[in-house]
Amino acid sequence: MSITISNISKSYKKVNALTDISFEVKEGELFGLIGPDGAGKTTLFRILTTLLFADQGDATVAGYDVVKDYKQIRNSVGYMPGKFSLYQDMTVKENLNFFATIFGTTIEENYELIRDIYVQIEPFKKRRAGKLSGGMKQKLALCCALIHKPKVLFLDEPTTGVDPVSRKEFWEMLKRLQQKGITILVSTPYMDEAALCDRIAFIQEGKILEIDTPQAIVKHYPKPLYNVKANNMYALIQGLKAYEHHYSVYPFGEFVHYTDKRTDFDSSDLNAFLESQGLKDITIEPTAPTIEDTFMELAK
Ligand SMILES: Nc1ncnc2c1ncn2[C@@H]1O[C@H](COP(=O)(O)OP(=O)(O)OP(=O)(O)O)[C@@H](O)[C@H]1O
Repeated sequence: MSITISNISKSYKKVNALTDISFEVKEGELFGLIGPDGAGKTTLFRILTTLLFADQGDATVAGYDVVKDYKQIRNSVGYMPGKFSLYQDMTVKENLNFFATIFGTTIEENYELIRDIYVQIEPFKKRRAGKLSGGMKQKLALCCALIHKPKVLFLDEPTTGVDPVSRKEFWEMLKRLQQKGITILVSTPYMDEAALCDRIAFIQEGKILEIDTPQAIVKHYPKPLYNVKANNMYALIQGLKAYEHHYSVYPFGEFVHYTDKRTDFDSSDLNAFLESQGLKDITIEPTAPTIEDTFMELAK
């Protein structure tokens, strides 16, 4: 195992940031920690990277204990914190050199590992980090986290605030790093990114709701799910919520996702009810649940 987490709890005065968290990440796995703001993701990252002590429980990273072996862990892991962590007044090249130096290495020594990513920011190597775009900052931060050839990479919300094209590129880079044998624990609030991980853990209010592969997680969705559409989205949501048999109702792109309390759901009855509410152009079609639907259901 690359990461083991056993019964970890942590509170900040009255806030229980993590409650009895346990899971393991296998060597070479791309593991996603998925949850909303305040779920406890950053707290867990800080414990695993030895920057914070847990109140209870044990954890190991790359075979080292996060309390006793903190020095070995700091040499074996790369950490890209959620907030931009680089020196804004230093250039791209200076930042990278700086991180290489503190780990007693050089850019040249580990160039192979960062080459794919570095070539994309190299044209801006004389630019100060503070003047880079969000996507470029993120690539530089990733290079800095990789410069000492870590065995395990911790990425805390690496794509928050990054445009969709750069997000896609970033995940392609993660897949390539994984192929080089690096274990990756990545957190994200974006459900579409969850589907790209080998396994995911849903986390909410400091508790793990479920851990599995993205494919298995969607199979656990408990009810038939429907895409409902009509001429007025707001009135449609109100109408569905007024229907006595509704179980869940929430907007999902151009549709409303709907589940019914009954096992013998009859779409013509719902259609007639919505028409009686003044809605027009109504369509009700079965649809496959996504990771987001499963999270919404578990988070209820
Ligand atoms: N230093 C602190 N003092 C008090 N409460 C804190 C502190 N750090 C975090 N918390 C609280 O602990 C809980 C978990 O926070 P954490 O930052 O770990 O969550 P997160 O999932 O990373 O969310 P975010 O993306 O918003 O950072 C939240 O309720 C947060 O307000």
